[in-house]
Amino acid sequence: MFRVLGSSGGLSGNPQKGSTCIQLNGETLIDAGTGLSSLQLSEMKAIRHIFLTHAHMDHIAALPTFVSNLFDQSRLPLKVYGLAHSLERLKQHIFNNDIWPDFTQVQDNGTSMLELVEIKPGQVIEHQGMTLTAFEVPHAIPTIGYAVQQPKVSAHSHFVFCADCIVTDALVSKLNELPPISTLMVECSFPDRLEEVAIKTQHMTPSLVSRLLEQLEKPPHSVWITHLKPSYEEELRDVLRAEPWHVL
Ligand SMILES: Nc1ncnc2c1ncn2[C@@H]1O[C@@H]2COP(=O)(O)O[C@H]2[C@H]1O
Repeated sequence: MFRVLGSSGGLSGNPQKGSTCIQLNGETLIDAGTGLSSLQLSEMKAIRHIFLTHAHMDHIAALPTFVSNLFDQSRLPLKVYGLAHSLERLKQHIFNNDIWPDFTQVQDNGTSMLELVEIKPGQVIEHQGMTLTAFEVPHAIPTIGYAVQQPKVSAHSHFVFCADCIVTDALVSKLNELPPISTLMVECSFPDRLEEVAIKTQHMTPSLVSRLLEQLEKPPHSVWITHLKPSYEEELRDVLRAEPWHVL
């Protein structure tokens, strides 16, 4: 149903392990971290839609060079969807004709290479046979997760990606409002001994992930752990081995 192209919470030192990028179908990604570079060039050229969770660098790092890869294609613009905060930051700090060309500008051929499309928390988007529900998650900057249902693939497929987040009552309530989850992808950036840093930076530790899962009324069929910070990856994997979770 989906393909994880990148799951690291940073620069992992392993070319096979880029930062956050999830492929939903041949044309659609969630986030554009360095994991995007694991696609073949022909696969990249097929991508037309990217749904962003937030504007932190490990989730957008590959976007500028990826857009310029599409330069020789005068087809429809690449659509990048995200919160107003994320899109404004992209325009202001990246696609500003300084750090990188403003590919949202209409070119001589009357098309632009990049279209920024605002989505709001709670918005439900029907997209190529999938239903994506954007939901607010607590993080250091405005961030959304996505609940993705693909009834054509399976009536029971319900993939929920919580993005970068920390456990709060609001997040638990949001997840409990959703239909039963087949795969829950949740981050775990720091070990328990660094809970203070995790709270400060609004990220999860193994204990905080457990706290979240304990409060879910309908346990997900499977739990996938993502976004391990490279400096703590080995330590985290040792601890997470004891849990019935799939660690990316
Ligand atoms: N006070 C801090 N102490 C340690 N690391 C930090 C601090 N603030 C930000 N960071 C790091 O900066 C990163 C920015 O992206 P992330 O939120 O994924 O994860 C964050 C942390 O890894």
